[in-house]
Amino acid sequence: MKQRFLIKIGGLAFEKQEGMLALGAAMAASEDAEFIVLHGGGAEISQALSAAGRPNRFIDGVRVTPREDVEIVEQVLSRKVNQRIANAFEKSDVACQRMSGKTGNLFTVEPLSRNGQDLGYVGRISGVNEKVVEDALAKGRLPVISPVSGDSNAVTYNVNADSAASALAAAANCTDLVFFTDVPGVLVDGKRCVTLSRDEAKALIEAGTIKGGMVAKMEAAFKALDQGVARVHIMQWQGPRDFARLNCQQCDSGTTVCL
Ligand SMILES: Nc1ncnc2c1ncn2[C@@H]1O[C@H](COP(=O)(O)OP(=O)(O)O)[C@@H](O)[C@H]1O
Ligand SMILES: CC(=O)N[C@@H](CCC(=O)OP(=O)(O)O)C(=O)O
Repeated sequence: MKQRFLIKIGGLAFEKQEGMLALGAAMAASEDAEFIVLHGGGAEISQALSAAGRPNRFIDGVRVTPREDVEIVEQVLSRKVNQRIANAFEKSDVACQRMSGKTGNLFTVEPLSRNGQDLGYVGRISGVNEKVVEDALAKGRLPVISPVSGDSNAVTYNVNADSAASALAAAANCTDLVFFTDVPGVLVDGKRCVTLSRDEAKALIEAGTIKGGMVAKMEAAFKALDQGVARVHIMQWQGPRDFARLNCQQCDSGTTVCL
C-alpha cells in the first residue's frame, strides 16, 4: 500500500527557511509516497497578540481565544504562515494548494470546552470533508493547510493544529502522521523516549513531565492511532536522511507513539 503522510509542522519546527526548502525537496523526491501538510504557528500568534496588547492564555496547551482575537489568529495562520510555508515548498518545485479548514468546509467545528472551562472561539472538529484534499492530491498538488475553521453557521474558530492534523490523518486514510516540532521527541530527564505507549504518556502527564503543547500532541497522537493511522512520530527536522528513513519505515529518530 502506498504510504500517505500527514506532515504537521509546528510553529517553531523550522526556524530557518533552508529546512523548509529541504523538506520540500525531500517530499518531491519521494515518488512512492503522498503528502498532506498541516501547520501551526502558535508562537507567531502569541507575538501578534502581544503586539496588539492582548494576553496569551493556554489551558493544557490549547489557547483560550476570545472573539476579538480570532481575526488575528486567522491573519497569522491562514495568511502569513500558510503563504510562507507554501512559498518555500514551491521554491523546491512542489506545486501547492493553499487552504484552511474553511476551504470547501474541509473541517466543520463545534465549540470546545475543557473540563467545563470556556475556551472562547476554539473549535473541536466534528466533521471532515476530506474530498477537498483528495481533489488537490489528484491534481498533483500538495495541500498546505491552516487549521482555522468554521462552524455550521460559518462562524470562524481557532483550532489547535495538532488536533486538526490528527482528525485529517484519520479521515484521509493516512498511514503515517509526523509531528515536526522544536524538540527531538518526548523528553524525560532530557533523554528522548524512543517509543511511548498510552499508559506511559498518561503517567508522564500526571507527573508533570509532559506538559504544555506536548499534552495536546499526545492527545492528538493517540486519537489518530485509535482511528486507524498506523504510525505516529514526534520528531525534529534534522535533515532529509531521517525523513527518507520514515519513508522506508525504519525511523530511529524522534518518538514513535504506540497504543
Ligand atoms: N516531556 C516533554 N518533552 C518534550 N517537550 C515537552 C515536554 N513537555 C513539554 N514540552 C514542550 O512541548 C513543546 C512542543 O509543543 P508545542 O510548543 O505545541 O510545539 P509545536 O508548535 O511544534 O506544536 C516543546 O517545545 C516543549 O517546550
Ligand atoms: C486553539 C489553539 O490552541 N490553537 C493554536 C493554533 C496554532 C497551533 O496549534 O500552533 P502550534 O502547532 O505551533 O502549536 C494556537 O492558537 O496557538
